Amino acid sequence: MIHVEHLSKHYRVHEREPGLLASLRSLVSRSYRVVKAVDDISFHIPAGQIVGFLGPNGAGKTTTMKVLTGLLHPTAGRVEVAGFKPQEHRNAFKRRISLVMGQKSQLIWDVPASDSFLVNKAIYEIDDETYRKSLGELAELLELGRVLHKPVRQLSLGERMKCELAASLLHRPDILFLDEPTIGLDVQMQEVVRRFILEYNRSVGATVLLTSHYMGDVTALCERVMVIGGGRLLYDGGIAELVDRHSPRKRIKLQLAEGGSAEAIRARLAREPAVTNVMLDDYPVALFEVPREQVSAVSAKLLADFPVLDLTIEDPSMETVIGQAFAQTDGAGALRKENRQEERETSEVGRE
Ligand SMILES: Nc1ncnc2c1ncn2[C@@H]1O[C@H](COP(=O)(O)OP(=O)(O)OP(=O)(O)O)[C@@H](O)[C@H]1O
Repeated sequence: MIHVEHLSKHYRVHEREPGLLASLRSLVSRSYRVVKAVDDISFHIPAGQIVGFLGPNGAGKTTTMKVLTGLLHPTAGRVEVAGFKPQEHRNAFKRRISLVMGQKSQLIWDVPASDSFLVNKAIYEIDDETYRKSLGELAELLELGRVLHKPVRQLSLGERMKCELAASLLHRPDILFLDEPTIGLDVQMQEVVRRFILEYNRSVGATVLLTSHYMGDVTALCERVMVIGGGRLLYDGGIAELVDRHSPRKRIKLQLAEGGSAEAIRARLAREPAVTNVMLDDYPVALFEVPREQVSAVSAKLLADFPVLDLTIEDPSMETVIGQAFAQTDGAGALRKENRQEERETSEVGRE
């Protein structure tokens, strides 16, 4: 459904020293720097898959999405989405896709969202029957109700985000690019938006590429993640494999019965060479890390030696895993791809 081969997008940025003299000098001689926002990435996303697109600020996620939706021309490489070249801006292509940016609003501020919906109805040439049906379904799924008829400026962030989603999906696109769709929302509203994305994915069979800084979004929605850093694709594969590869240790939490002492458990843990990062600040809760393969052996020994009320074994947070993925990547941004497909010749299609 989405095919990207050796995509690069470089920006040419005008550079100028501070000060009046430098301003005057820049009128006659300008110097430029090239920013490699996206630097030779390749991936394929089959129809119906939800893929998380992760990376730190400035990694190149939004730039990639803009190229995939035709807002930017690639500098180099080949991009095909639903059989279309996005940069050709075909109407048939626009009807298949939607780009939702959590940080940008497409709704008109002073009028109700329902009025903005009518604008989209006209832009996408949605017939009355389809519009009524689509709006009815989206309003029900997102519990829009009276929210639709209030001026957008009076809506809470969560209410506005729900209206943004509805406005973007009225034309029933089957390829969604969601750039931080839950940004700034409270935990409950994040959950509503996640449920909605899953529901839409299932009912329409939609393909979804999603960026988010909230790992809850990624773990709830995506079986596959792509990690990008410095414009390079660093990882493409399953979440579980990412965790295995970049975080080979598990965290064990022991709730001990009252009566013992922190020193006793500290001394006992010190006899286990595999145990690291021991924390006893909240004793009788003891926290420590163990290599994955030794979790059951170490747990069994501790259960035999101490009166344990509860034992939990946790994977590290996704934030920790992603942080480690970056730390373990060589400076050139080595491509670590689980499902790398055969590379093909690419042609230069870009223009700056
Ligand atoms: N129009 C532009 N002109 C010059 N440089 C740009 C432009 N847009 C983006 N960049 C640069 O390209 C790089 C990638 O930016 P991009 O917005 O794609 O990152 P991102 O991964 O989406 O980051 P974030 O998580 O902060 O949204 C950054 O270094 C950014 O400063």
